[in-house]
Amino acid sequence: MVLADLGRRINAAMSDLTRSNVVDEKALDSMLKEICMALLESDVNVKLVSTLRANIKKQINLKDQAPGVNKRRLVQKTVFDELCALVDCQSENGDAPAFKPKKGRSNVIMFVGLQGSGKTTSCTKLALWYQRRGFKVGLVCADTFRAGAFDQLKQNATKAKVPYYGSYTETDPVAVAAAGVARFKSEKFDIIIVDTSGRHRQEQELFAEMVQISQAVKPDQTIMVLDASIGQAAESQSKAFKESSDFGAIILTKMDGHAKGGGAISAVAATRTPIVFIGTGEHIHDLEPFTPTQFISKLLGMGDIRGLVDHVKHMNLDQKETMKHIEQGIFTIRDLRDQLSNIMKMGPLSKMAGMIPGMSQVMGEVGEEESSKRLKRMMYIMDSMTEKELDSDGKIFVSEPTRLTRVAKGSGTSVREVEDVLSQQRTMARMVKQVGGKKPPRPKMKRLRA
Ligand SMILES: Nc1nc2c(ncn2[C@@H]2O[C@H](COP(=O)(O)OP(=O)(O)OP(=O)(O)O)[C@@H](O)[C@H]2O)c(=O)[nH]1
Repeated sequence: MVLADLGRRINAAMSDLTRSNVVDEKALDSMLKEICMALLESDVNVKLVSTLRANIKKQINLKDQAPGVNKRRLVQKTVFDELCALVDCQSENGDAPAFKPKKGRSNVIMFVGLQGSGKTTSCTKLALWYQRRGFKVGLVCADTFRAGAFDQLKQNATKAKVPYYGSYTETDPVAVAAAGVARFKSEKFDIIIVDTSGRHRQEQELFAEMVQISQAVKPDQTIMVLDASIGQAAESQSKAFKESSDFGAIILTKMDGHAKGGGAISAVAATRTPIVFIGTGEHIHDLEPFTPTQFISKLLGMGDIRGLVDHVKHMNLDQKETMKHIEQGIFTIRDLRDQLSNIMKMGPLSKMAGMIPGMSQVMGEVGEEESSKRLKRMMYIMDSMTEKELDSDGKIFVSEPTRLTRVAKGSGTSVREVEDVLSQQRTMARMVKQVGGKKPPRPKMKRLRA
């Protein structure tokens, strides 16, 4: 069962209890049975589920409650707290403060994880996350084993506008890592993220390499990247890495879509290492800080207002140019592109909705995938236009219709779709002309005769 369904089922079980006439042991047991089944179907470890059940039962003694106590609320709160405890992977050294990079000194973050776990993608996501918060961030590619690894990091970094370092000729990953970190340190970067290899001829060689890189770059934080879709296997994988690279934090990727998630979360809990972020999609912005209470609130459709505010605050939505244009009554194709890209930057609608209390249930019914696909194709179309076309009002396509075919071909779409984008821009331009552009009429003054 995927996480969104898990949330819905737990919610339904709690609502059933809230609706029932009496809150007695029988109603409580039936709710617990349903919650436990849902957790097991999401791959949560059997032992953890039975502990959760026992803890809830122990805390809720319905018979001995004073008459004024709201039993329904008591049950809801206990279930909520126990679910939070389930995903709360406190660090082994208990009260150790969470890693917080400091500006004005170079903080090195080293990534480890098996191939395909989403390491390179997560490195870039994290770099962007910190960059948005005002840090000067650099990325180092220390994967010299996989041909194409540097190109992938380069491509991701360029997209995110993050400086990067790597080498096409140096084959020693330790040397590249050390050189990259030294370079960024000399340029006074605040955060230096080192991406490492995820595969080797022999697994032991990979772990030995992690030890050497770690000794060379002396990371302030080591993060292990784990693919959530591997379920319970996450435990053995993280234990193996723990021995070699002693990571202090985990990023769980692919928590979107069809990953059951519960398996990985409970397996990771066994390593007593906190999950710091979760990857929720392939998009560069699909990274969310992991906080047990916020995660459970969102899972249960209770929203995550703090997350939403933080998300919007750091979006860096670039509206200035378009606003200037609108004031002048102009709306070019570039304006349309910037607006669409702002919407896409905010993340999928369902993700945003998940942060608004009660909205995820409503959004669950509509076809998110289709609308986001359409939005992406519109962006491809505009990305295939020349600067001149982007800054035009679209008439250029009427006077030179061959441009339509060129753009359609370049974007892998059809002429019809290009025309649809132009029509969208025309509609917006008409609206803008109506609301903007018109300077407020000057008050007419009667000329007074002297
Ligand atoms: N759906 C989803 N896909 C993800 C996420 N994170 C990464 N991916 C995808 O997973 C695939 C592998 O990601 P990479 O970043 O190349 O993995 P890697 O661990 O660096 O792999 P190597 O370079 O081979 O070591 C890519 O197709 C990514 O787009 C995520 O949070 N959600």
